[in-house]
Amino acid sequence: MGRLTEAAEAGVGAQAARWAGPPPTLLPLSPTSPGCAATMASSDEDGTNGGTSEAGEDREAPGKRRRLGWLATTWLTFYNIAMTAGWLVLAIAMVRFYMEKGTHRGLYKSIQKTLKFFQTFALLEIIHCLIGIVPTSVLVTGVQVSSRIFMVWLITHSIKPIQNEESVVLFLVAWTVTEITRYSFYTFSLLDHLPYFIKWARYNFFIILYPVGVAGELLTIYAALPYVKKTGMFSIRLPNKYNVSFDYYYFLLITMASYIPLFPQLYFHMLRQRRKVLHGEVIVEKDD
Ligand SMILES: CCCCCCCCCCCCC/C=C/C(=O)SCCNC(=O)CCNC(=O)[C@H](O)C(C)(C)COP(=O)(O)OP(=O)(O)OC[C@H]1O[C@@H](n2cnc3c(N)ncnc32)[C@H](O)[C@@H]1OP(=O)(O)O
Repeated sequence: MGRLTEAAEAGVGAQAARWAGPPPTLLPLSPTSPGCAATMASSDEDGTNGGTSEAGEDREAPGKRRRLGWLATTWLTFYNIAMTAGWLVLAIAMVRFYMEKGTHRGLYKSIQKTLKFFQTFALLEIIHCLIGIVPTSVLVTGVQVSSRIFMVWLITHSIKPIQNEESVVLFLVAWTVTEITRYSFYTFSLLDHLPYFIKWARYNFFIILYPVGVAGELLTIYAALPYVKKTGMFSIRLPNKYNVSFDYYYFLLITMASYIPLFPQLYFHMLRQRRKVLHGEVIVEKDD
């Protein structure tokens, strides 16, 4: 499997991503250094949101906001505020539950409606990328969001015996802290009042929270395996009139294995974003 790299489509359109090609070169350019704008033109976002010139002369320094139309800005501000609020409600509900009951048993059941609503709402993030109002790669966002949707609906919602596993708490906590930080980061960025500690948290917390979240997810899928095998849920057996078979148990094994190539790509993507935003480095993509 190739490497996930950010790629800028020539001049127009939403940012693309591809699974091949040579590793990007990291250049520690200062935002104001000569060549920075041109470098970003070949390495960074494509200007869909920025109205930047073709040659990229107007491209903004790393971490600076692009210019968006009022409709996109208004929508994204609303979306990010709603999502921050949703995940905050979830965090408060989890803390309250634990303080009142002193156990994690029953926690998932008590917060599941809110979780399902806001995590499913996050599918809009793929649309945001597709229509180009955010400069993130559709592929990176797609993997991130679909793995969450999968965990919420096809694992935790569907397999009740695993809802009280400690591993569920692990990924719930990791997701919740991440999302409160991430959506408040986007909100404050859009309002042009980004406190440094939120920016710092956005690009540092993931270093721990990503592995914690992934460990929680993998342990939860692992805990689901015996039940899935025993019940044959979501599986299609032969013979049937369509002559197709599907085994959810093996699908789960393949999904778990797919974390091995996919998770490092997401993690390194975030590390690159971190270097870009916190340290002003620019990723140069060579197309040859
Ligand atoms: C069917 C089954 C499928 C199964 C598949 C299995 C395989 C799965 C393997 C991997 C599994 C991962 C599981 C994940 C678990 C967890 O989440 S654990 C908790 C920790 N998680 C994280 O830390 C998540 C980190 N991920 C992200 O932040 C994103 O999801 C991302 C897409 C991976 C990266 O974000 P990205 O957008 O690239 O970086 P940013 O720097 O934040 O944004 C870039 C620019 O885009 C702007 N932007 C993005 N979104 C918005 C928005 N909503 N509103 C406004 N602006 C937005 C952002 O401001 C940046 O703009 P500039 O500043 O102008 O550059």
